[in-house]
Amino acid sequence: MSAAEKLHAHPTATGMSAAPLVMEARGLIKRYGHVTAINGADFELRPAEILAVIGDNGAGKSSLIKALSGALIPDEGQIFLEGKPVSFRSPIDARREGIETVYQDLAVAPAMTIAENLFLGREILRPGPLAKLLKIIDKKKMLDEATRHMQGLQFAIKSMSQPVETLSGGQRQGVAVARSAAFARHVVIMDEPTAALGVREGNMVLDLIRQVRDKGLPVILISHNMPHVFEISDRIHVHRMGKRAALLNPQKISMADTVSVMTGAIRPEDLSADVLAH
Ligand SMILES: Nc1ncnc2c1ncn2[C@@H]1O[C@H](COP(=O)(O)OP(=O)(O)OP(=O)(O)O)[C@@H](O)[C@H]1O
Repeated sequence: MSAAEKLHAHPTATGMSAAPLVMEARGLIKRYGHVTAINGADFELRPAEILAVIGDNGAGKSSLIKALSGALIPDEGQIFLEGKPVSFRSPIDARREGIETVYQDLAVAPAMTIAENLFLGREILRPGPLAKLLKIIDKKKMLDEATRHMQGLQFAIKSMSQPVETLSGGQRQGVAVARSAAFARHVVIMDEPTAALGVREGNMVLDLIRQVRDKGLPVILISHNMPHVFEISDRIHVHRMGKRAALLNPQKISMADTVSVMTGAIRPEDLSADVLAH
C-alpha cells in the first residue's frame, strides 16, 4: 500500500471527516522547472454538492483541475474516485471513469444541432451489424434522447434539431453543461462557465448547474465571480500558493472575508471555526 493509500485508509488520523467522498486528492505536487504549480494540494468532493474552487491568479486552480480531469499528470500525490486510487494518463481516462469537464472556451460545435452536440464523439448508431459496420448514426434516437434529457434539466429550448449557432451564448453554455450532465457518472467539472455571459444568461447557467447537483451529481465550479460562488456553492475550496488554504462555509463567512483569505490578508488559522466547512 502506498503512503497516500494508507492516508486514505485512515481518514480520521489526518483530521478528515469520515463522510463518504466522491473524489479526493492527497498531497498533489506538480512542478514546471522552478515553478511549483501544485504544492501538496488536498481536495475533497462530497456527493451532490457544488464545490466552488476559488483563488487568485496564479494560485494553481487550473493546475489542480487539470490533475483531477486527467489533463495533467501530477509528479506526486494520489487521487481517489469513490474511495479507489485512480491514475489518469489523459482526459479520456478521466472521462471513462465518469468525470466530465466543461471548459470555458471550446464548449460546443456551432454548426451542429443541439442533439448532435449532446452526443458529439458518443453518437448512437442504428442497431444491426451493417449499421454498426458503416457507422450509421441513429438521428431519431439521438433527437429523442436529447429532448428527454433537456426536458429533465428544464432546459427551455423548443427544438433539439436547431443548430447551436442560432443560440445565445448562455444557451450554448447550457448545451455544454447539459452534455456533461448527461454523460458524467461521478463528477462534473466546470471551468468559469459563466465568465463570458451577461447577467440573465449567467443566471440561466447557474440554474442549470443547480439542476445537475439536484440530480445527484457533484459539481466542481472554478470561478472568479464571487456573487455566483456565494449564490450557488455548498462549500468553497480556497486555493492559495498551490494548495488548499481553507474550506469555507458560504452560509457563514462574508464575501469580503473570503476574498481576504484568498489574497492572504486573513490567515486561515485566524478564522473562527464556525466559518469553516467540514
Ligand atoms: N504549463 C506550464 N508551464 C509552466 N508554468 C506553468 C504551467 N502551467 C501553470 N504554470 C504556472 O503554475 C502556476 C499556477 O498556474 P495556474 O494556471 O494553475 O493558476 P490559476 O490559479 O489557474 O491562475 P488563473 O486564475 O490566472 O488562471 C503559475 O505560476 C503558472 O505560471
